[in-house]
Amino acid sequence: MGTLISTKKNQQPINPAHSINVLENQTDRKQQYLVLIVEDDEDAASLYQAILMPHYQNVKVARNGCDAVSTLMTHQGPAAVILDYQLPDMTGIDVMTTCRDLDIPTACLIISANDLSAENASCGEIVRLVKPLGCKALLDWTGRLIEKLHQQPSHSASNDASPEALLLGKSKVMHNLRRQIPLLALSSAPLWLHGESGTGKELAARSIHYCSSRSNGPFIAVNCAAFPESLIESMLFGHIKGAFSGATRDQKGFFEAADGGTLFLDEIGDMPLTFQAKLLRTLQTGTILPVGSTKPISVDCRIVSACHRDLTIAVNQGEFREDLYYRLNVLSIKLPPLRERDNDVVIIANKLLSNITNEEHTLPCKLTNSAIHFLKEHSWPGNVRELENTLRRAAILYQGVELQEKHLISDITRGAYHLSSGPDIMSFSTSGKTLKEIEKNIIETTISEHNGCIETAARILGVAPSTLYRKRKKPM
Ligand SMILES: Nc1ncnc2c1ncn2[C@@H]1O[C@H](COP(=O)(O)OP(=O)(O)OP(=O)(O)O)[C@@H](O)[C@H]1O
Repeated sequence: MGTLISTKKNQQPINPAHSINVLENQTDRKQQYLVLIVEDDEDAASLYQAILMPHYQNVKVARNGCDAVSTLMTHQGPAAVILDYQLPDMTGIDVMTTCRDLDIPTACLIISANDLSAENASCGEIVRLVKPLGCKALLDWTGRLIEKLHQQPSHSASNDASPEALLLGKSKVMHNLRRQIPLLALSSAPLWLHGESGTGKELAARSIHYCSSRSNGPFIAVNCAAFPESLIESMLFGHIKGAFSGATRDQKGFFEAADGGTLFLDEIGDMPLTFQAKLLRTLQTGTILPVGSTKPISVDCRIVSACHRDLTIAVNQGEFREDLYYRLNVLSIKLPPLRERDNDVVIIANKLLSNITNEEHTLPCKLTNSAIHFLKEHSWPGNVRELENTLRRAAILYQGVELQEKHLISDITRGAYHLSSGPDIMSFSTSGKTLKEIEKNIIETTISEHNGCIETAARILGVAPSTLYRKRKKPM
């Protein structure tokens, strides 16, 4: 038995044998994280793999962006990702942004021989390095990414996925919603979640999954708006080797990855019409057809879908198939907007604030009366997500112990009052322009009016940030 050493007064005594175990466990855990090399140059990829394999237990290679995203989605755990900037089907930044939009826990590094300091890589790091990387540089950078992953608090967060633990709030509507969740979990029929952006649709989907008999299977959330039209079929159904240039091996899609579990299709209203017919067929037959294949594969996953806008409008405008809408909408629940949930905003804010100060390692802080007054008065058009972002921003920038109203006011919370003034579309001429050009102009004007902040622009235009990323990428 190891000696017990007491270091400081009031501290728990430390057992050295135990602390060695903890250290060993941490080292083991670090070695087990997925390290994904995304590189289309075969020689460079093999070299990196050979260097990393003696140090990490799970090293994989993806040869293009589509492969990389599928690998990360199906892995379902934290991953250190080393990306080449220029990939055959997209850029490293596209992969990084997609991972962020899909909430895949990653630490990313993009390597480029060119100076890309002007690129916006808010969710990772871009370094200027000459390829192929040497042994020391590769190990150092990978070590840094792994350390970053290890510091991310979400991986050590509690596993309690009960409706009570996930969906906070004491209002009657939330109480009713939590009561319905175990009942909805008894069925495998398609479930439709509707409600404004940020009301907790994905959280509700997760909670239903964990209450169901599928809870030991995977829960896969896919943001349909995050993929270009040309990739969505292969991302969802997978593809076979040689199906298109860059398809160097068979690749499973999200349907197969979710087999035995739940597939959450978010922002389904953004799914291209051409693909909607194929999705309808899958719902009717329970099979998928990977791109390039003629052999249908049976899949067993519960489909939960959601969209922040009213899909009946899209159906009336011919943008969404009516038959698919009814197939997806067998069961449905509505997530109410935060402003209709009595005093929940304060209850949720207190809980979120304590999580945020833990995650950000800032001083524990509490809400003053002026802050509570602001929380109750604000209309929260971005719902709980806006509340969470507002509190995180305040906790990081303020670093004090008492949050007041002034700390909560920002471009985003102010955005609600700006709605009526919105982007000044009359300041540019629309004559002779196509609808697409006018839309692009509105998007770019709103983004530049808000100092390049895509989240704020998305909030003001009433769409998800991923929709703006996608629309900006689309050629005219
Ligand atoms: N009742 C709640 N209690 C605690 N946190 C919540 C609640 N509802 C939502 N959240 C948090 O708010 C954020 C947004 O939730 P979620 O992604 O589930 O919303 P959504 O409706 O799916 O949004 P979108 O339509 O934009 O995809 C998440 O961080 C989630 O954890």
